[in-house]
Parts: sequence; structure tokens; C-alpha cells
Amino acid sequence: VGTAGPATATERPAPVRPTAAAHGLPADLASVTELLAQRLLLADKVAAAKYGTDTPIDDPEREARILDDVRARAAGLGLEPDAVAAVFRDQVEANKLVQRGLYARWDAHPAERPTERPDLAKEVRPALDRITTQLLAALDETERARALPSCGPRLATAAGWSAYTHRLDTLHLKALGRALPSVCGAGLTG
Ligand SMILES: C=C(O[C@@H]1C=C(C(=O)O)C=C[C@H]1O)C(=O)O
Repeated sequence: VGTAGPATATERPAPVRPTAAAHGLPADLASVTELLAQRLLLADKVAAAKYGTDTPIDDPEREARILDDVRARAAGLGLEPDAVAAVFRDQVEANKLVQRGLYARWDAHPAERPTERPDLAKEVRPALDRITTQLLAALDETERARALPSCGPRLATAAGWSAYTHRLDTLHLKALGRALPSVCGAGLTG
């Protein structure tokens, strides 16, 4: 997927934003759901990296490091650390939901098993880490929008749009639903 850089970062949401705006959707929450969808699509690579190896789906130490890291960075952005950690906790659970679903699919249908094994440490986790940075920025940018009473329905609409543009299947759609519950109101104090 190309190198990370300003061009990539600004170009990525481009197909979503103008179209979402044309439909009267709040582009700000679309920027969040776009990243949640991208993170869920990376779960396919995580699963492919682990399937048929000794590496378990659950890595509690990596999860704890991620949550500690985002708590600290949230505080640096002036966001509420626990609320931001809750968002990432949901992302981790949603990611494992996809991994488990793919394992079940691949167990049942060997022909669908991945033919290549991506490098978890060198390729996949760095891609997840880049999304972490982007998602923290998106949570910061949407702090006000996420505090509004309209956040829930607007988030659901934005999520539907992201699901559509990424052609998410039933498994990833279910996972996207699992990724959403902490987004509205996250980052608020008190
Ligand atoms: C994605 C992975 O699988 C699981 C999900 C994680 C996540 O969503 O960040 C982190 C650790 C694992 O429990 C991974 O091992 O990197």
C-alpha cells in the first residue's frame, strides 16, 4: 500500500469525503469510520499472518502496550485518556472478531485459505500503528461532533457509507458494528 506520507494521508479519504458531503453527511465522522474500516480490512492480513502458526489471535501484551500508548498520546492531545482507550479497546475486539471469523471460514473451506503469509511484525503491525496515529488525529478533530446528541445517528450513517465504499462483507460489517460503541462522546472529560 504505498509509503506513508502527507500525500497518502490526505488522498486516502478523498473518495469518501466529497461524495459523503454531496449526500449531506458529516464528513468529520466519515473520517473516523473510514479509518475503522481500514483497520478492520487489515485484520485479514493479521489473520493470514497468524493462521497455521503458533502465534495466537489474542496478544494481551501487545493490546496493553497499544492502550497505554494511546492513553498517553490522548492526554497529550487534551483528550480524555480512558475514553480514547475505550475506542481502541473496541477496535481490538472488532479486529479479533474478524480474525476468528476468518479462521472459521478457512477451517471450513481450505480452498479459501490465504496463499501468502504476510510478516506480522514488519508489515502488518506497522500498518496498524499508522492507523493508530491517524485515528487519534481524527478523534481529536471530531471531538465536538462526537459530543453532540446527533453523534449516534450520524456515526451510523457514516459507518454505512464506509461499509458501502469498502464493499464490506457480513463478517466485516458485524465487526464494524463492534467497533463503534465508544466513538460518540469519547474524548470528553467528566
Ligand atoms: C491485530 C492483532 O491481533 C490482536 C488484535 C490487536 C489489535 O487489534 O490491535 C492486538 C493484539 C492481538 O490481540 C495483532 O496481534 O497485532
